[in-house]
Amino acid sequence: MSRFNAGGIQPHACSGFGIQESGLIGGDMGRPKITVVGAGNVGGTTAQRLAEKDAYDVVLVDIIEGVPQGKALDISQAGPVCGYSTRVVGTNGYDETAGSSVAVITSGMPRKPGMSRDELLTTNARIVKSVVTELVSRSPGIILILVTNPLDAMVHVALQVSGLPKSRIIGMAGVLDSARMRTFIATELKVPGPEVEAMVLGGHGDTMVPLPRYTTVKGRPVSELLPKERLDAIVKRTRDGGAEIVGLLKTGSAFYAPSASAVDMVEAIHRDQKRVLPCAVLCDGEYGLKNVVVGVPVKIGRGGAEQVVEYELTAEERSALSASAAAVRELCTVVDRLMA
Ligand SMILES: NC(=O)c1ccc[n+]([C@@H]2O[C@H](COP(=O)([O-])OP(=O)(O)OC[C@H]3O[C@@H](n4cnc5c(N)ncnc54)[C@H](O)[C@@H]3O)[C@@H](O)[C@H]2O)c1
Ligand SMILES: O=C(O)C[C@H](O)C(=O)O
Repeated sequence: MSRFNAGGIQPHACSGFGIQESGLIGGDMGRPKITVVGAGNVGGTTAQRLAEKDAYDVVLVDIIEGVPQGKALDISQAGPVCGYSTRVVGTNGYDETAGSSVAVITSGMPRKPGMSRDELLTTNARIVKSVVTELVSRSPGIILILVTNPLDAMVHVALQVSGLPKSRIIGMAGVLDSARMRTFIATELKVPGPEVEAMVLGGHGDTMVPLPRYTTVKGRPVSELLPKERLDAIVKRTRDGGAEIVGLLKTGSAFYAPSASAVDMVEAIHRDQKRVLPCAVLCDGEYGLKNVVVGVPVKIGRGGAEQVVEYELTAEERSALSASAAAVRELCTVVDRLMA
């Protein structure tokens, strides 16, 4: 399991995040109810991984008739073999989602080879807007984990339409991007992936900001273990990590690591782990960024995004993060016009 505890590096400041307890409401068996919207590659796999935890009730929603129902039944029927008794419900509506503590939103188009994530903006903004409205009307205490791309702009849409506090709207991207960087380093150094800590900040796009300075193997800075040109190549491969998989798959995009990352965030919330994970949240002055959604280190617990944790950044790192935030801001201006 990933543990972004900064490998012994102390954050120099934390800012409060206006936590409001979500209540973490129980489902029918007294287990927390987690809704997954979108029963495609990421959503279906997320529902499966959640079911395997044997700790939640899972509701899987999609607009295609039969698909969420069929996948829910299939996942349920794996239970006796795998040793879980999770109740999994598939539906084309939202009534079953009432009382959800967390929803993972994966509904929307994936990109095709040659496309950027930003090209999904118009279609996916409409989908996310309607999904968030349906969810929040039935589960006012909900915490939303956004997965749909373009990720940071979709978090912005959810903030605009939901009326929820910013602590309860969190984008999944940094855990995935960091997991990719960890994997590349582990492969290069022939060490187990879980022994590598990494931190990737910024928007989930071409401007993302992998931070080699905060990347360690069993506490040792990776810069002591790899020559600069190898590290530069890994940083580039991390930035292009999503496109690499889109190019290989030909149809659709990554879903095993994305679903694992989303479930890691659900677990951090439900187990009140207070782990520091890179997540896309609305910044309010942290890192000098005001009123923009971008990937930053966030303490995740029962209250959702409980605190943005400020690591010391060099001038170069800070300027890369600002540039990434500026790119997100530009996209959000477009989406605001679309939704006006
Ligand atoms: N944030 C990340 O790091 C990350 C990682 C992987 C994928 N993604 C994004 O997640 C999204 C889903 O990817 P996927 O591979 O699962 O795609 P997919 O095509 O396999 O599944 C998407 C599902 O959404 C459903 N859907 C569409 N409109 C809906 C609506 N209004 N209500 C409910 N369901 C609806 C579709 O019917 C489909 O089943 C894409 O936008 C992709 O780019 C993001
Ligand atoms: O690359 C994509 O389009 C999907 C996702 O954002 C990813 O990084 O795998």
